[in-house]
Order: sequence, then structure tokens, then C-alpha cells
Amino acid sequence: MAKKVAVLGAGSWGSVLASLLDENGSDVKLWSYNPTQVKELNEQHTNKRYIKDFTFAESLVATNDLSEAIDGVDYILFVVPTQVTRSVAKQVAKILADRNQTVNLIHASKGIEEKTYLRLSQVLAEEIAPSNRHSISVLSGPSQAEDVVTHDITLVTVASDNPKAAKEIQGLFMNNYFRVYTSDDVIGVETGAALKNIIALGAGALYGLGYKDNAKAALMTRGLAEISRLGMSFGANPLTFIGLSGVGDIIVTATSTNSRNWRAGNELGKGHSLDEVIKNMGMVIEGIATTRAAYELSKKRGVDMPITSAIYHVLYDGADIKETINQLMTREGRSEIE
Ligand SMILES: NC(=O)C1=CN([C@@H]2O[C@H](COP(=O)(O)OP(=O)(O)OC[C@H]3O[C@@H](n4cnc5c(N)ncnc54)[C@H](OP(=O)(O)O)[C@@H]3O)[C@@H](O)[C@H]2O)C=CC1
Ligand SMILES: O=C(CO)COP(=O)(O)O
Repeated sequence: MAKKVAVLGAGSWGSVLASLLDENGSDVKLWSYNPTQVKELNEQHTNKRYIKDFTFAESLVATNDLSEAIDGVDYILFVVPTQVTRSVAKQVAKILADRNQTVNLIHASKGIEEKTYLRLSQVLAEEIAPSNRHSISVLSGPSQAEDVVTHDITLVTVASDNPKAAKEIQGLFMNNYFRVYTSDDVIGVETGAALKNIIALGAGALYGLGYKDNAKAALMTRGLAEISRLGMSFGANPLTFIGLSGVGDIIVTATSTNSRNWRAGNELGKGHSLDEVIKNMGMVIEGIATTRAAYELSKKRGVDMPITSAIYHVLYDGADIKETINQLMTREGRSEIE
């Protein structure tokens, strides 16, 4: 029997994942808090602001009613921006508790919550009572929505606190263009996913400033080194960082001109202000908030993260980008592996 799935968040990634699940034969309800967007999805079968030039199948149904969206579902997939995941989870928690409903929770968002420094599986665990959930999983990897919707070959990982759920979720999403691996390293997968957006911002900025391929490779490699350091300080498996949600996602996000984080960095590199960049994007640029969260976290944990720190000072202290790069490059020499 078809599995029932609620997809919460109808931006670029939420709508494309909902479409993929619908294509795979699941019974999908796509929830958006925006009634105009729901009307567009149900009547025109488009989502123009987020996914251009694409018509969704008529079988994909959107709703503005959260209670209706999650009624009787086996899975709830959260794909809203990181910083609003808690508020959506609170609403979900209340509905599930009132109905005594138990579901499998998944999220596909990439960020660290500001102020609490929590990963999103931790946010879901805090908000949704254990009696209302069988499992918490994260789906992540190099997967630009714009490429998935055109069926580009895409490989991702599902990491879970429950191996049986990981296998089921693998089956739910897999098809001949979307291949899913399983993992038990939720910490590593979420940390890689969240922090690669910082590196993508930096890669865009280097491009905007006119730096070339050596600079890009340098940033991606040393960026991954500091992401791994932070992740390992929380107990992540170091091998996860050379997998899809680590190096894989850095490669795509720090090189794809579809990446919102890369595009934002590019605009900053060209001299535009942060406010201007945010206003013109019209979609979430996760790396901005996550840079601050990761910077503060690195200080609290005593983990050296020079690139994150440099990007933090550019974003939040008005530091000059060129001068910041010069400072990074002229730091005392050190060993590559420490
Ligand atoms: N886009 C991609 O290719 C990929 C994105 N991701 C991750 O998925 C997550 C979502 O990204 P993406 O889809 O790109 O983002 P978008 O900006 O395209 O979409 C986010 C959606 O969430 C909605 N939203 C904003 N605030 C709220 C709220 N308080 N309650 C409910 N809904 C809200 C937005 O509505 P509105 O705009 O009207 O405010 C919008 O529909 C991010 O964490 C991102 O890192 C992961 C892999 C690929
Ligand atoms: O995470 C992504 C691809 O794996 C999408 O990144 P952006 O949010 O920068 O577009």
C-alpha cells in the first residue's frame, strides 16, 4: 500500500521532494503556510517563484491546513528553513499529541539553529514527544533542487536513529535517478550539511572577487577540514565527511551557480551589501545564520575554524573581504593534518 507522507515547506526543495515522492507512488500532501502558493500549486501545478519552468503532476496535492496535511501519515518530512523548523515542529507536536498519532520524522533542511546551536534532529526531538514519533532521520547530500527536478543523477544519504526507518526511507525516495544510501551517523551528516553552506558563501565570494580554480579548491578542502574538526568534536564519524553529505555537498554547493549560498557569496564578492543580497534572493540563504551559529559554537568548544571565523567577520562585523583573505593567507604556517 502507498505510504502517506506530509511534506512541510513548499519552497524549492520541499516542492521537488514532494514531486519525487509522488512520482515514486507515495500518497503525498505538500503543506505551505502561504494560501496563494497552495492555490498556484493546485490550480496551475506550478511553483514559479521557487522552481522555474516546471509543471508538477496533477496528482501532487498542496494544502494550507497543517492538521489535514499530517492526518494519518506514516512520515512527516520537514523542509522549511532551519530557523523556523522549531516553530513548525511545535505546531505539529500539538496536533500529533491531541490525536495520539505516531509518525516517522524526517528533515531535509541544512543548518544549525541560532542561539541553541542545535542540529535539526535535536530540535525535532525537543519539540515532538517520544510517544508521537518512531524515528528521526535526515536526508542530505549534493542535491540542487533545480537538477533533481530535471532528473539529473543524484545521490544522497539518509541518516537515522533507527536503522529500520533508514531502510524504509531509502526505499521511499529511491528511483533510477535518485539513489539513497543509509547511515547511522546523524551528527556527521547534519554537521556536514549545515556547515557546507558557509563554504559555499566563501566560494561565491572568491568567484565574485575574481579568484580562480586554485582558490576554490583551497577553500573547499580547508573548509572541509574545519567542518570535520567541529563534527568530530561532537562524535561524528570522520569518514562521513568524505561522503555525500560532506565533500559531495561541498562540491555541488561551492560550484553550482544554482546554489543560493554560492550566489549570495558571489554578490557579496562583487561588492553588494548583505541586506541587498538577502532582499534580492527571495529564498533562504541558510549559510548566513549558520555562519554565526557555527562561529559561536567553535568559540564555545575551542575548535579552530579560521574560514568560518573570517566569513563571520565579513558578514557580521563589516570586515573588508580582501583584507580578511589577506589575513587568512598570512597566518603562521602550520601542519596540514593536526
Ligand atoms: N533548494 C535546494 O536545492 C536545497 C535546499 N535544501 C535545504 O532545504 C531547506 C529549505 O530550502 P529551500 O526549499 O531551498 O528554501 P526556499 O526559500 O526555496 O523555501 C522555503 C519555504 O519555506 C517557507 N517558509 C518560510 N518561513 C516559514 C514558516 N515560518 N513556516 C512555514 N513555512 C515557511 C517559505 O515561504 P516564503 O518564502 O513565502 O516565506 C518557502 O516556501 C533549507 O534548509 C535548504 O538548505 C537542501 C537541499 C537542496
Ligand atoms: O544544499 C543544497 C544542495 O545540496 C542547496 O544549496 P543552496 O541552498 O545553496 O541552494
